[in-house]
Amino acid sequence: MAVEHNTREIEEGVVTDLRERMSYGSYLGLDTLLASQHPVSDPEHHDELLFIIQHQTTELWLKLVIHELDDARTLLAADDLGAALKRIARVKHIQEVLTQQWSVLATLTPTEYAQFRGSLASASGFQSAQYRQVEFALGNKHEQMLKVFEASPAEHAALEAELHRPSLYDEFLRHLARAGHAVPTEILERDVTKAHVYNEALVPVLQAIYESAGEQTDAVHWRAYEACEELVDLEDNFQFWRFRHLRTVTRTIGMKRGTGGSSGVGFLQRALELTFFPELYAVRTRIGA
Ligand code: HEM
Ligand SMILES: N[C@@H](CC(=O)c1ccccc1NC=O)C(=O)O
Repeated sequence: MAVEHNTREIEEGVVTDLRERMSYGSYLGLDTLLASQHPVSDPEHHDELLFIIQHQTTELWLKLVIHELDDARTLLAADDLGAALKRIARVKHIQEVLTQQWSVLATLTPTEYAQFRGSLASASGFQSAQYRQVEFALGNKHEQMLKVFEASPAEHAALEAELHRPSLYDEFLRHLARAGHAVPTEILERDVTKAHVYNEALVPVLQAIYESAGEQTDAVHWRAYEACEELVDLEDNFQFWRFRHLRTVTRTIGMKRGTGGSSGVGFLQRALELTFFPELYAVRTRIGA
């Protein structure tokens, strides 16, 4: 039958009456999800749907990143490093998808984008609360960023709570201290509402973890070493995303100012100078030196 008609027969057991049962669409809330694309260009520009979906898929993945980073921090606070690393591994894969995804938006030419850019008015990715929450969770705290969210109380409250919460790095370093590593007290007691600033005294602590890793089979050290490398992957991946954003912006709007009011490319370029885990990079200069 299948070969003859090149059609697969639907098996008898397949559920087709879903009036009283949970279905794919109802479980996933697809009525809301798929009704949430509202192009504003008039007449509607063909490519605006791409622009909207690119952003919405990013926001969905960011929601999961936040969920995983929240739990990773809770697990670190409970000294369950192995489980925290599982969460971080998932975040790394999401970051890879998000970075790859830029190639879809890169099919939008500057001419096409210019045809509906005006309709976006002052809306900008700079106003993404979830993106800012991820930046905060990784330690790039910046209280003034909250101002952008004053018109949106729920987003503002979520970011304010995040501002006061220890970052992933804070929780990791606290965990290391509890595991017997000599993390400087000023780091453990730092004001977590501020961005983490490079601390020279932390480097030898990390160096000990890195240099002992090849020599001993102490499980705590191996896990700590693995965790350090996972954090470096996380930061690298974050920078790759920022870089792809910068390159996409450059090829799409050149040196135009951003709709959010910034200088555009120059402003995004300066984000590439930021670092979440500076000591994890500094330690590399010392190893074997
Ligand atoms: C053609 C596509 C895009 C262009 C031309 C563009 C342009 C810009 C510009 C110029 C800025 C600086 C702020 C401003 O003045 O507006 C910015 C910031 C930002 N954009 Fe985009 N963007 C694009 C796509 C995206 C996408 C798909 C996302 C994913 C959610 C995104 C997320 C962000 C974020 C999170 C910021 C803030 C970055 C930071 O604070 O360092 N952008 N974008
Ligand atoms: N800032 C962009 C506009 C933009 O990309 C955008 C507009 C509305 C919602 C999200 C956006 N994405 C990233 O900034 C621009 O200046 O063209």
